Amino acid sequence: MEPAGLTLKLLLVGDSGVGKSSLLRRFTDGAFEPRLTPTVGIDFKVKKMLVEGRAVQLAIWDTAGQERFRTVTPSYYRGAQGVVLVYDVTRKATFTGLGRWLNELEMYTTSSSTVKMLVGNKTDKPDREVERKEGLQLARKHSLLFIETSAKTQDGVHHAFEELVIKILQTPDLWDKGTGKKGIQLMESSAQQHKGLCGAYCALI
Ligand SMILES: Nc1nc2c(ncn2[C@@H]2O[C@H](COP(=O)(O)OP(=O)(O)OP(=O)(O)O)[C@@H](O)[C@H]2O)c(=O)[nH]1
Repeated sequence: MEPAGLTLKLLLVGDSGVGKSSLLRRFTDGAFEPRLTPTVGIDFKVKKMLVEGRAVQLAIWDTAGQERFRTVTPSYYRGAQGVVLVYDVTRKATFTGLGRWLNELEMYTTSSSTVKMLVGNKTDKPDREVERKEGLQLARKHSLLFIETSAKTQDGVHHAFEELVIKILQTPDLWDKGTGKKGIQLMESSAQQHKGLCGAYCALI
């Protein structure tokens, strides 16, 4: 079997319905579903990507936005080199409520251990309630990368993940410690197709 190479763990967080699963689906499968059911617990997908000539595998974890479907939160963040914090540009409450998620990020990550990105999703919809400059301002205030996306039209989606990975690769401390903390090494190629509730994969984090 070919060595799996560098695998990075990314995490999607944000309120329920902002489009985390849709962004993941769009990025990994190139598809969009107008009616997705809420995520229960946590889910993940693996995607191979060539970034600036370097082959990288992304293990992308999609968390439930609904409190009642969330479980042991700190473990979600463990070992994540990148966290994507998503809000819905057409639902102001998902933007004004970002404080809760920023507190979580502050509690479970450090700037030296994780690259963070703020994503304003659903830009295809006409009923915008959060302007781009508001997102940008918040991102600047908290030293986050920032991008707007539409999982529906795919606008900005690939770019968002690419920017995040580029930033991670530019910060070798995040993945090249030479102490066995070089991301996650996937041993089974079948893991690339696996999607479900944590399962055996959790042991690899
Ligand atoms: N128009 C439009 N609809 C979107 C977009 N992204 C997601 N949606 C829709 O918004 C709804 C919620 O999307 P999800 O991807 O399930 O949201 P989520 O953040 O994963 O929600 P939880 O699993 O509950 O945390 C679905 O009906 C999606 O089809 C988008 O970019 N544009």
